[in-house]
Parts: sequence; C-alpha cells; structure tokens
Amino acid sequence: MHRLISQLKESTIIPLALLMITIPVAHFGYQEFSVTVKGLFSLAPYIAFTAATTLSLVYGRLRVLMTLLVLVISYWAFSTLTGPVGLSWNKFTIETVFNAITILGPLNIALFAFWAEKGSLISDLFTKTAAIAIQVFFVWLVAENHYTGVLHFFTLIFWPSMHPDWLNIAPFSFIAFIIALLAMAIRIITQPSTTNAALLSSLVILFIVSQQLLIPGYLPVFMFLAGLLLVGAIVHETFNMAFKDDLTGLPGRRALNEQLAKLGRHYTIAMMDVDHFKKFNDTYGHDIGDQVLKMVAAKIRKVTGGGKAFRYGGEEFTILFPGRDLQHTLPHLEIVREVIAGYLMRIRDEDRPEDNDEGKNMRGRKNTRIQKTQKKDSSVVSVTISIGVAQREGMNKTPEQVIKAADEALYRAKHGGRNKVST
Ligand SMILES: Nc1nc2c(ncn2[C@@H]2O[C@H](COP(=O)(O)OP(=O)(O)OP(=O)(O)O)[C@@H](O)[C@H]2O)c(=O)[nH]1
Repeated sequence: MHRLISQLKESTIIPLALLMITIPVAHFGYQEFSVTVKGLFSLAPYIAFTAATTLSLVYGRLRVLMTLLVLVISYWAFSTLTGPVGLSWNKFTIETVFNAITILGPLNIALFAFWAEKGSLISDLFTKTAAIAIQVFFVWLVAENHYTGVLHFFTLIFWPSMHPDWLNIAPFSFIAFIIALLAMAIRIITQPSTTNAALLSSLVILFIVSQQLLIPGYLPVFMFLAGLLLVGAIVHETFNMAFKDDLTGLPGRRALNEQLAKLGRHYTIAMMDVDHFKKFNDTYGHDIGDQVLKMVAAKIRKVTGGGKAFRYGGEEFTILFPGRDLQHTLPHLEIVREVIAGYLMRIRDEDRPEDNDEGKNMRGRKNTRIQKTQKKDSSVVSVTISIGVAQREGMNKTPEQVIKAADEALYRAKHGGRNKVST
C-alpha cells in the first residue's frame, strides 16, 4: 500500500505541476507573443507529437501511439475549426466535428489505455487504427449527409444538473469525459506509472482545450504540453527499465555500477544475501519466494545512516554508504537485519487480510503467530539475512575490491551461523 501511494505520487507529481504552470502561460503569456511566435507555436504540438510518435514506434508503446493519434486528430480539427479556413465550414459541420471530438476523444483515450497490447505491433496497430478509421468514417457520414437527428440527439440535455452554465461542451461530451476520467482514475490507481499519468493528463488536456477553445492560447500550449508529457513518459519508463529492478522496485545492477563509478575516496559497501533461500523456494515455491524478496527489498530500502540500496542480483542486495566509514554503518545494518528477522510475513492467499491494519495487528501478535506457524498455519513465513561489510582502505582501493572484501565478510557471516553482520 505504501509503495503504491509513493508510486502514485512519483508518477503524477510532475504532470500535475506542469499542468498548473501551463494555465497562466496559456491564459496570459500567449497573448504577449508576437504574431510570428504565435504562428510558430501553432506547429509546436506537431513537433512534440512527432517526437512522441517516433519514440512510441521505436519502443513499441502502442497505448501512447493511439492516444497520440487521438490528440493529432483533435488538434488538427480544433485548429481548423478556430482558424480562418474553419470559418468557411458550415455551422452543421462545425458542430458535428466539435461534438465528435469531445465525445469520441475521451472515450478513445480511455479505451486505448485498457485495450491490451497483443500480438505483433503491426497487427495490433492495424486493428486499433481501423477502430479509429471507422469512427472517422461515421463522423464524416453524419457531417456530409447532415443527419440533424444524430446531432440533435447528442446535444439533448437529459439532466439539467449535468449541464451547468460554465460548461462549453455538449451534455453527452461531458458524460463521455466523466466516464473516461473515472476509467483512467481506476487505471492509475491499480497501475501507477508515468505512462498512465501521461495518458490521464492527455485526457484532462483534451477537456481543458475543448472547454477553452475560443481563448487563443489554450489549444497550442496545452496540446504541446500533452505531447511533451507523452515523450517524457516514454523516456522515463525506458530509463526505469534499464536502471530499476522490476520485481523489487530497487535500482538494479546497472544503477549500482553507475554509482560505484562516482564514489569518492571514502565509502563503505555492504553485501547481503537471504539465508537458505534455495530451501525456502523449494518449500514454498518461487512465487512466495518472490514475495519475500519484495518484502526484504522494502526493508533494505529503508536503511538509515545515508545508505543507498540496490538489488545486486537474485537474492543478493547491496547497500552503498558514500562518505561513511565502516563503524558508522554497523548500527544501521544491524537495524535492517533485525527488522527483517522479526518480520512475520503472511503469504498472499485467500486468507490474506485486505485491510492493512488487520495485517499490522497480526504481526503484532507475533508469538501466537509463530506457534500457529509451527503447528498448522503454513501461511505465515519469516526469513533472515546475512550481511558482510567492508570499507575502502589498505589494499581495497577500487569499488570492485571493496565489494570482494564485503563478499568475503558475507561468507564469514554465513559460516558463523547466518542472520548476522560480519566485517
Ligand atoms: N523466488 C526467487 N528466487 C530466486 C530469485 N533469484 C534467485 N533465487 C533463488 O535463490 C536461491 C539462492 O540459493 P543459494 O545461492 O544456493 O543460497 P541459499 O539457499 O540462499 O543459501 P545460503 O546463501 O548459503 O544461506 C536459488 O534457489 C535461486 O533460484 C528470484 O528472483 N526469485
């Protein structure tokens, strides 16, 4: 739960801050731009969309690609509606296009966020693009043939309370935005990620520009932001894939190597390893083993004393203490060891408490749980870790040599009975 909240904060904070900053730029700043700058700025969203499209194709991010297609169509249609050519469109076409974008746009963003990415990129891309093409065809059909009935239906106000005065979009559009917003909120709560935050931001941006279409700055400035957020999401997630361990969320070996290269002349390194983990896996299975590794990583991540945790590989972890000597790190490592040894983990099964407080109470009743574990309830488990520590000194001059010394200390901890810190 704690990790979910921090992931949620991590993925939404930047888009939220950028949305806030963009409001005054679109509302006041844009008016100060010269005509040339305004003209150039109208191209800015297309530049950001092109960059995001290229990255989506290179990294196979179809959900982002489909959202981009919705944004490109919306931006092109909205800028045509509000531009000089749009004025020659008849009123019926203008209303049809505006209503189509504001009803279908949000629903499509939500749809593509949920529509699983399956098969090859090309066939998936083909199916999803066909879904958009069919919609575009129907909109064209309505606009061409002046199906006033359809348009009239979509602008009907069923519930006056659902259509407040400040709303500049049709009632059906408002409902579409609410449905899409709820769906995207569920999506980001269940799967907090930078991409989902960027998709949610695209939806919010589509709402803002639909609402403020007649204020000149909003459309290019906010659409540019949408493109930038999608570019940022792909770059951020690709970076995470390379540097973060997927199972535990800790920085991985590549990140560790980068940090090792930056260390100064004064540091301590601790290597740690889960005790008898092979036996644990054999007894409880690999999936439960994974859950335990996640728990161990969560505890190691909280190390105090200036330590930085990494997953070294398998059931091995590393903590770097830049600028700290060995004696300083020992009490902090003892805390990590004790916390893990004292933690009774309830295995995720049907009985696992959904409620976090219940889980805490259960852990509080430690002695009863241990007895229960030994007698009949095999759904509560615990593990210990052994830790080896070494600092940069004497013959151990390079990070590799210090890691080797810490590994040797870890070997001594294992042979000294495990569940201990050795130097
Ligand atoms: N579930 C799970 N197991 C893993 C993972 N990575 C490594 N392991 C297992 O960790 C075990 C490591 O076993 P060993 O290196 O023999 O050491 P050990 O059993 O922990 O014994 P000691 O280190 O001597 O206490 C192996 O069974 C690996 O399959 C992982 O990501 N998930």
